[in-house]
Formats: sequence, structure tokens, C-alpha cells
Amino acid sequence: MKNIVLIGMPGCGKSTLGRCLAERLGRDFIDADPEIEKDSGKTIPELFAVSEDFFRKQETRTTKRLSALQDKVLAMGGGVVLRQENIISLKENGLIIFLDRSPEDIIGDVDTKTRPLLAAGRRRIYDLYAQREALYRAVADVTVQNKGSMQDVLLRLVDAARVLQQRNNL
Ligand SMILES: Nc1ncnc2c1ncn2[C@@H]1O[C@H](COP(=O)(O)OP(=O)(O)O)[C@@H](O)[C@H]1O
Ligand SMILES: O=C(O)C1=C[C@@H](OP(=O)(O)O)[C@@H](O)[C@H](O)C1
Ligand SMILES: [Mg+2]
Repeated sequence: MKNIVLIGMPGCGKSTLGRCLAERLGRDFIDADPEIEKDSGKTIPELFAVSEDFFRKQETRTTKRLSALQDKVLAMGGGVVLRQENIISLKENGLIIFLDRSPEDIIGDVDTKTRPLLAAGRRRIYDLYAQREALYRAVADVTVQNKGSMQDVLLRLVDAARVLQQRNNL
């Protein structure tokens, strides 16, 4: 079966809800950020300290490796949509869900320490959302709103994943 791939803003809930979604679907969960760290032997802040482009190159390398897997739930980094080659790889063997959470809600609980792009301040989230929202929507097979309790959002994600799988099997 194709992978279920979560995309969306940093802090939108991909890692947390992705792990729960995988459990509910009986699949393995893989978070891209720690995989990038393993593949490169550097932390995300260390990669960004070289340059954002350097991080993006490592991200593409790891995205290609993860895209070749099957049956997984993948939580990608928020910027994976910035390179078209990443999306082409992910779509070969994956169904993409945009987890859409408002900047207001993200700012409430995002951890900026491990997210170099947000080190300049939480308001950076508004700029990133404005830059990326259309891109996330365009590349996704479906959008799920992250609004309300985690339990409700998880149910919506499980439904969306099942509908995508069924549609793909037709
Ligand atoms: N609907 C929600 N209600 C409350 N907290 C949420 C909700 N969605 C996400 N969170 C919280 O937001 C934070 C960021 O989520 P995370 O999964 O790390 O995001 P991402 O992997 O997309 O960057 C976590 O502390 C998570 O528990
Ligand atoms: O939005 C981005 O460009 C990034 C998001 C991060 O992942 P999360 O979306 O899991 O925070 C991480 O890949 C890196 O800091 C860059
Ligand atoms: Mg994450």
C-alpha cells in the first residue's frame, strides 16, 4: 500500500498526530526530521548553521529514501514542499494529507528552540503560512483541518487516510 504522507506548517501536529494515525492504521510511523539527522550525522540546527540550502539538500536526500518505502505513515518537515523534486518523489508511492492548522494556534505551543526557521520570532509563522499555504493545498490529495481536540482531529485524519486508500485502490 502507498504511504500516507503528512505535510503542513512547523507545529501543525504532523509528528504528534502522525504517530497516533500510524497506530490507528496499524502502520509504522517515520518522522522525517530525525531521519535527516541520522542520514547526515548532524542536528537540524547544525545543518541550518551551514546554510538553509545545505539543510534542504539533506532533506531531499532523505525524502528520496523515505519515498521508496511502502505502507508507512510519514511526517515530513514543514519545508518539504519547497522543492518540486521532493513532491515528485513522495507522490510516486504516497498519498498526501495537508494538516492545516492556523498560525494563531501554532504560536500557542510551538517549540522554537529546535526549529531554526522560527528562531527569529513566533510571528515568523504568519509569514511562512502566507508563503506556503497555497503550495501545501496544491500538492495535497486532501486537506484536514487541525482545529479542536487532538482526538477529533485524529478521527478526521483516520477517515481521510481511509478514503484516500480506497480511492487509490479503485
Ligand atoms: N489540536 C491540537 N490541540 C492541542 N495541541 C496540539 C494540537 N495539534 C498539535 N498540537 C501540539 O502542537 C505541538 C506541535 O506539534 P508537532 O506534532 O511537533 O508539529 P510538527 O511535527 O507538525 O512540527 C505539539 O506540542 C502538539 O501536541
Ligand atoms: O518548515 C520548515 O522549513 C522546517 C520545519 C521543520 O520540521 P517541522 O515541520 O516538523 O517543525 C524542520 O524540517 C526544519 O526546521 C525546517
Ligand atoms: Mg515534526
